[in-house]
Amino acid sequence: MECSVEFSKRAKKNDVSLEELRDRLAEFNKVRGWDQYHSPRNLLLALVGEVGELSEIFQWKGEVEKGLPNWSCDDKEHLEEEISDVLLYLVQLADVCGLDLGQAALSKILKNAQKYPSP
Ligand SMILES: Nc1ccn([C@H]2C[C@H](O)[C@@H](COP(=O)(O)OP(=O)(O)OP(=O)(O)O)O2)c(=O)n1
Repeated sequence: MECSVEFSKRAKKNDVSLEELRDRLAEFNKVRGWDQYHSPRNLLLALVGEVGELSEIFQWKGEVEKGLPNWSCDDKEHLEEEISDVLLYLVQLADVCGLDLGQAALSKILKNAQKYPSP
């Protein structure tokens, strides 16, 4: 089935940095006066809630093939939305905690490589 949105191509159009997401979210929240609600704890709870919504998409589907070849366009679009919600709350959580998420994640990959050396 052809989806109106071509998922794989759209993803390659341009690279989106974590910094850009952080800045756009900060602006989005500022104009709405939402900073007052975005404490670390509230953002963590929102993140966990969105992880639950993401899990629901896979719930009862059984094992899913990589690339989701048998999923409908609607299901893929729903997945895009929920997986984005998880990322957007994670980016905001890191921001209000004063962390550089990109650098922290890179450092963690290096630590993982030391802990689990390649055979
Ligand atoms: N106080 C808020 C409320 C929303 N959002 C942003 C982050 C998420 O990307 C999205 C979450 O919005 P909803 O709470 O409306 O959740 P859903 O989009 O999942 O809608 P629904 O739960 O109805 O499926 O909006 C935010 O940053 N801060």
